[in-house]
Amino acid sequence: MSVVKGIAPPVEKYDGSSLRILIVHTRWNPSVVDALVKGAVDTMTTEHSVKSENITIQSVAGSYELPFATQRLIAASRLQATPNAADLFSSMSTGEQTGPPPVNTQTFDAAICVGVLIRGSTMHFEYIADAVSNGIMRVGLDSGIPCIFGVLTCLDDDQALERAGMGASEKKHNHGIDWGHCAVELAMKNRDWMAGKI
Ligand SMILES: Nc1c(NC[C@H](O)[C@H](O)[C@H](O)CO)[nH]c(=O)[nH]c1=O
Ligand SMILES: CC(=O)[C@@H](O)COP(=O)(O)O
Repeated sequence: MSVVKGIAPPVEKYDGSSLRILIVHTRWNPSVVDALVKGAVDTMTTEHSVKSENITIQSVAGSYELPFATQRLIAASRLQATPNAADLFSSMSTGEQTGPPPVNTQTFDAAICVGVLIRGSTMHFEYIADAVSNGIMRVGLDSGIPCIFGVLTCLDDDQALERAGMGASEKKHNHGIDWGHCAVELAMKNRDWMAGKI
């Protein structure tokens, strides 16, 4: 068992009571995905005071759909949150700069994309894993909203179970816990950085 590998405990507990979190999860491999989502939700609500009502959970078919769904949900939430969105978008379309967009143009502070890829007998696994990891990264960088990579890329069922805190392995650990900590930390730091606290 490795004495090096693993993430250090979070440096602090945050007051996440005002955070709005998006979780997009797949319906592939549901028993493992559901455990990972529960780990993330329980960590955010019990360790960092995130309110359950401020956690939006949406599902898609598989991991390949995660980047698209996350990007669209972020865009849709901004549309809802932006007063006079039509005016904002019309000014954007005409190129007429009517000043910076309203401050509250995003309603999520972080997103967690949860899926479980289990390798089969073709190259499908490799193509999806590469596309999804790059896609989730791009959504985060393009939107400015932290998107946590919560996709297990496993060679067999046992690897998936172990990483969801399930099965017989003594090394089992629910990675959803880590993703919950990561989402809160980066959401809080992103807020501070955007407020000039560097
Ligand atoms: N084999 C797994 C998949 N495959 C489905 C794809 O993610 C996608 O939904 C399909 O290709 C349609 O676009 N998805 C997983 O999440 N996990 C798998 O093990
Ligand atoms: C991750 C996958 O897409 C994989 O489970 C599909 O299995 P196969 O490669 O045997 O079609």
